[in-house]
Amino acid sequence: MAGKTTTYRIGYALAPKKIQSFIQPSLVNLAEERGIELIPIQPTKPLIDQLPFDCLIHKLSDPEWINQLRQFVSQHPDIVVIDNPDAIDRIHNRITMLEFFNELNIAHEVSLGVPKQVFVESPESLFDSVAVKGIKFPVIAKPLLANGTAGSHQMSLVFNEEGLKELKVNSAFILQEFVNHGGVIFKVYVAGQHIQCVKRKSLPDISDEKLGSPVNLLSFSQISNVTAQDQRDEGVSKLMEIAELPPLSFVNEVASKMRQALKLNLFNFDMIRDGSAGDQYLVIDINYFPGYAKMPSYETILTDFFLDIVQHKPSVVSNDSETV
Ligand SMILES: Nc1ncnc2c1ncn2[C@@H]1O[C@H](COP(=O)(O)OP(=O)(O)OP(=O)(O)O)[C@@H](O)[C@H]1O
Ligand SMILES: O=P(O)(O)O[C@H]1[C@H](O)[C@@H](O)[C@H](OP(=O)(O)O)[C@@H](OP(=O)(O)O)[C@H]1O
Ligand SMILES: [Mg+2]
Ligand SMILES: [Mg+2]
Repeated sequence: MAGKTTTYRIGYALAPKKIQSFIQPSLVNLAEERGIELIPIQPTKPLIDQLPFDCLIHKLSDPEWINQLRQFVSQHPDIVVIDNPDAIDRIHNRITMLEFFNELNIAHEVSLGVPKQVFVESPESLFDSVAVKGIKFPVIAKPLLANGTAGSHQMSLVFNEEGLKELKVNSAFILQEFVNHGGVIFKVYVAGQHIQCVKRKSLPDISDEKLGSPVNLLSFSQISNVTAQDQRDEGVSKLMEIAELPPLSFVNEVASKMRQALKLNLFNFDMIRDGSAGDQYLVIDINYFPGYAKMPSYETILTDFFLDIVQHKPSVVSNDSETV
């Protein structure tokens, strides 16, 4: 195309499925028009042989790759790596991902918290943990590790103690109190200073009647990751329609404070509105490098973010885990 000047190179190290969903022609073309070339990185080859690039974005879990990346980060502070592997590790654990919430200091009149949760090291220690911490049913059993495997999304909604006995788990997990929230979650996508909040299908509210039913436990996985087809279900679309998005100023404040606290640029978080507590929102999950292509105008938002990085905008959280 005449007049086109590609100046910056951004390397990406992603799994094939992620490349397919994220590196779409619409993103590649828009980025190129605005002076950015997106370059695939071969994770099995030395990174230094794949230079030059101005920035590297990544989401791969292979330990050898992570080692190589860690070394690269310490040896090439001039090249921006989005994001630091240590900061990403923190949100691969459902306890550490929510630990910093008390320090967030949200100034807004709308309040923010996290549901009560307990760590359970093994099924044998289960009953002690519940008794000691006094958690209330219903609860959701979530794998401790949120590392992108199918198993890490495998959850169980537990209605009572009998349900706990039926729980089939083979590694550490958490029990998190289930909070009625009108069947809709708010997914807030963050790409540096760019923030977008969307509504998604969630688990329906649980009435006292249902709590008294003979069902003790229900298993589920990736309930909010539904297709447009699923969202057309009449009951679901009604709930989605009536749910009001949280105030924009609140969403922006929470997202930018989380970004600073987590020292991450590319993530999303799931937030619910407590149905029994007025304007009380709870963060239930944080995901690294989520499915941005599901977000409206993802090409523009991600290209704006890439430009922020390569033009060294102060809004980007950098390699050394400090905001530059
Ligand atoms: N404490 C809670 N109270 C009510 N509903 C919840 C709670 N925690 C989770 N949920 C519901 O369960 C779903 C899955 O939980 P969570 O987001 O923790 O799992 P995940 O597998 O990490 O999700 P993702 O696909 O976003 O990574 C949420 O989207 C929401 O619908
Ligand atoms: O594959 P892992 O590392 O588990 O990460 C997933 C996240 O947990 C999900 O939150 C992403 O979906 P959303 O973008 O709808 O949150 C989901 O998006 P995707 O399925 O479109 O890639 C994944 O990023
Ligand atoms: Mg989630
Ligand atoms: Mg998650």
